[in-house]
Amino acid sequence: MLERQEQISQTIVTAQQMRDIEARIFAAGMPVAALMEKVAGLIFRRVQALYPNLQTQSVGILTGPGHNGGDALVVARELHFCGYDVKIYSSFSKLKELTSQHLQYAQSLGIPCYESIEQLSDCDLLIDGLFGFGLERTLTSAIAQAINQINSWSKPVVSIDLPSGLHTDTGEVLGTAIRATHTFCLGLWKLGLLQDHALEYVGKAELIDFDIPLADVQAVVGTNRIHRITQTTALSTLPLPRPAVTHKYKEGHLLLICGSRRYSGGAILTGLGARVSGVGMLSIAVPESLKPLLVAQLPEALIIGCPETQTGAIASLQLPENTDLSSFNAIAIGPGLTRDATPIVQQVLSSDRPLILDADGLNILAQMGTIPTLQKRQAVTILTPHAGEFKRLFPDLPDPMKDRVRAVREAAAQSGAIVLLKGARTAIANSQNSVWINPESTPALARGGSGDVLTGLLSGLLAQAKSKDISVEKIVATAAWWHSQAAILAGGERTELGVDAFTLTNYFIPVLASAWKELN
Ligand SMILES: NC(=O)C1=CN([C@@H]2O[C@H](COP(=O)(O)OP(=O)(O)OC[C@H]3O[C@@H](n4cnc5c(N)ncnc54)[C@H](O)[C@@H]3O)[C@@H](O)[C@H]2O)[C@H](O)CC1
Ligand SMILES: [K+]
Repeated sequence: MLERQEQISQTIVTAQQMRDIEARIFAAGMPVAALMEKVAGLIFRRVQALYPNLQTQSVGILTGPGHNGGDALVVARELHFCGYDVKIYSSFSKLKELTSQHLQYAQSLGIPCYESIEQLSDCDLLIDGLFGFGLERTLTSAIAQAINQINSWSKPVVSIDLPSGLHTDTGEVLGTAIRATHTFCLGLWKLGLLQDHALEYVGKAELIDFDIPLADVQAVVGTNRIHRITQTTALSTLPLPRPAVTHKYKEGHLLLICGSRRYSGGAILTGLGARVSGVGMLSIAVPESLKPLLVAQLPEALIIGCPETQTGAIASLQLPENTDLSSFNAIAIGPGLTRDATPIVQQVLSSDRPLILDADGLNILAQMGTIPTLQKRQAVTILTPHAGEFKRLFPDLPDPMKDRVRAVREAAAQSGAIVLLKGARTAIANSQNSVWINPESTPALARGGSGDVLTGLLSGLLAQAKSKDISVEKIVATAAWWHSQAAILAGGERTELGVDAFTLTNYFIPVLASAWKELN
């Protein structure tokens, strides 16, 4: 059983789930005011730690009508008692009772309170307590203008729970939103903070744990859990364990079907990704004309030269004698394939092999009709689309750009496949409504070939999963984590412009080795 902190850090909740968890805590007897004091006290101490020399500076407290505002007012009071120069902005007439009491007390202490945001323009730090997970609708023009004004000042802003203006679940900007320097997420990670389009508003996010009992989390979240992929998750899988006595075929046999005369590089990068996974045997089927290229790059792999179409795509799978698709523990198809290899995609889709489809494999599947085609398959199927491929695969589903988690969940439920929707915060779903989000990545990955490497890595791990009794979902989540962590390490050494796909493949083992050393 994971220790508490790890379970908390792996949990992601919606606004409704947070409300339900809070309701349980209050129903159990915790007074709301006491919780607010506890939470705001934790926020106050983090602000002091992050901004130690604030004594000489002034702090602007942005307060909203709800308990987010209440939290901020408690912080204001404590900063004031510590001698900080504090100013309050409050422009709402109807406040929740507790918030109103805190405002009244702050004013009784002589803390200046202003209705106009201009009065805080000389503050050195702003604390955003306008809205938290209670934000329900697009912001009115008055508050929206104030937020735009604040953003124009480009001052450090610490947002409580969420940057005000972000939708708690979708991360959507409801009119406008605070661009935070730091976001202190309260209690449990809110889903909206892990949606791609929220990232430019969230700044550096951290969780402020205020001892929510795990029983309350479990009671509300139960099996409908959204998992945040952590290093602990990944390192419980990597490096894949090996028995003392083993041989190369026991460590997985992977078949990659990729490449064309037009796109030969994709086949190499996919092969290099597979190499990193540690898979025991790697076979790569490419058009005959690419064979020398692949042999040069991957001497350890069995390169299968296949007959080509006029356009240089794979015309048919020429597997070695006594070999057929059932000889492989997993098959990946797609990178660099072009759409002229449709018959090959149809062939592997009708096999019983665990299958990963990427790139043109996805485009061909989309043309065949994703859902009816996949519903015929019993074996494990993993799709690794980016947003554009996702829209082609699932044209009738919600727009992945609006709510990625909802989109990927519905895609997995309707297709029966595991869907990995690539992005700044890659989201993974299986057909049993479980979701995993990779909370950390880097724009360094936004370049051709990164996806090919992921396909190779993922399929290489998948080929080993069964013999090591590791769940497919864990393999997929771990591959996403490893891929982004390697890119983060590479970007740290070479800047975000220095992580081409080939270079990326050199950082998987170092990042794993250092994480592993840190853990042991
Ligand atoms: N368990 C926790 O996470 C804790 C949460 N706390 C803090 O409380 C807020 C949630 O408080 P709540 O009062 O529910 O809502 P907000 O403070 O987020 O404010 C919403 C408030 O404003 C009204 N409102 C909604 N949309 C709009 C709008 N577009 N324009 C104007 N007003 C709007 C709505 O009616 C609400 O009253 C949470 O984020 C934490 O900061 C606890 O204090 C500690 C534990
Ligand atoms: K906020």
